[in-house]
Amino acid sequence: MKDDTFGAVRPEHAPTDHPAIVPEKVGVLLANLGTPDGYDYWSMRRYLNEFLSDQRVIDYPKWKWQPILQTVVLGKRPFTSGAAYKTIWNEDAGESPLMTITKQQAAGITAEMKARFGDNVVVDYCMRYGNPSTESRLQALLDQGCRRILFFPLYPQYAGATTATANDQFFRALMKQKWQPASRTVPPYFDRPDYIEALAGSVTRAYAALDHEPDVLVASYHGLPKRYLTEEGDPYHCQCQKTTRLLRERLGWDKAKAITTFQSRFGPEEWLQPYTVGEVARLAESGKKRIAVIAPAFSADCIETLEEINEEIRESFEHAGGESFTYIPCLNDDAAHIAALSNVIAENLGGWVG
Ligand SMILES: C=CC1=C(C)c2cc3[nH]c(cc4nc(cc5[nH]c(cc1n2)c(C)c5CCC(=O)O)C(CCC(=O)O)=C4C)c(C)c3C=C
Ligand SMILES: [Fe+2]
Ligand SMILES: [Fe+2]
Repeated sequence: MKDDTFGAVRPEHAPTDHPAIVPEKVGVLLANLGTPDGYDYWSMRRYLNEFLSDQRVIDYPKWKWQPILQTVVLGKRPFTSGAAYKTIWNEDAGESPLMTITKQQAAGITAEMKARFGDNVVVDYCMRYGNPSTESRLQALLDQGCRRILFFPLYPQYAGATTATANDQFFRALMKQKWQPASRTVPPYFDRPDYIEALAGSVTRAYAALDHEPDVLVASYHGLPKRYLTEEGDPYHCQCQKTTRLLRERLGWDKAKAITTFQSRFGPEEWLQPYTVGEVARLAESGKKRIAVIAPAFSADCIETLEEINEEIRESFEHAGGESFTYIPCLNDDAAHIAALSNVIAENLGGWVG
């Protein structure tokens, strides 16, 4: 008998050139977008290059886009984005908030899976771009004997630029395996009552801490080129609208009290409208002087929420005469969020666990 770290066993009579047998487990691989290893020029450039070379994200033909990306975009953006990351960096841990929060979520979900299913389910996390790579964490799960793997892109609303490209990367990693595990991917969860309930809880808590209730809740989602919706059938826009509607209905509010907007426009094309940055200024000019902003498309706080919403978009509102701007943090490792994500996982493990 031979034992290794994960309990791999080769019985005495088994041929030594056969694969060792590890007790079978089920793996859950959480996936988020990815983040740079540092905010210096080269870390930023490596990360942005991988991200912005993905044709699921920017779908221009390579011959047209790559020369622009490698010169104009990557000549400048690593500096400007690096400066923005510096303002939010978790210096103690030496990593970005997205990484810190993803680790906390993985720890919370691990504890929840252990409580529900014992030691049979192994939870890990990976990133679509940068580290830890999807391929390396898939390999780690396989090494621990996971012969069934549930891949979970942590995006409530489906978009080709997020969910699909995360899945693509998982499938590419599977393509390299001789002995593939049985695999499933998790569908979007934008309309699940437990996710909506977790969002509603975070709004209620934030409002309870204020002296005056905000006039409007702005639900700001990451944007996409409008063409992805109107010409290519991406369902993201509709799923975002539905999340806001369900949240508003759960809170018992009328239509004017919660609106949907889109942020983070990139490049010259038209993106999904209305743009958050302009909409908050319009709200202030029309007398809505107190607003709160929530970002339901982000499962974890990141550069787009902590810097773009809480700094740039706040500034646009205040510059237009707004008086009170409340940023409501993402669900992160909030207990209701961990419970909702664990429910999603448990449902998608149906038939794989007792
Ligand atoms: C250029 C096109 C981009 C598309 C399309 C896009 C879609 C998209 N992105 C997220 C979630 C995140 N994006 C994040 C950062 C980020 N996004 C883009 C560009 C596009 N995103 C860039 C260039 C960057 C890097 C920062 C910058 O230079 O501005 C992040 C944060 C990562 C972090 O480290 O904090 C997230 C999360 C969604 C949900 C989405 C479409 C639905
Ligand atoms: Fe993005
Ligand atoms: Fe729509």
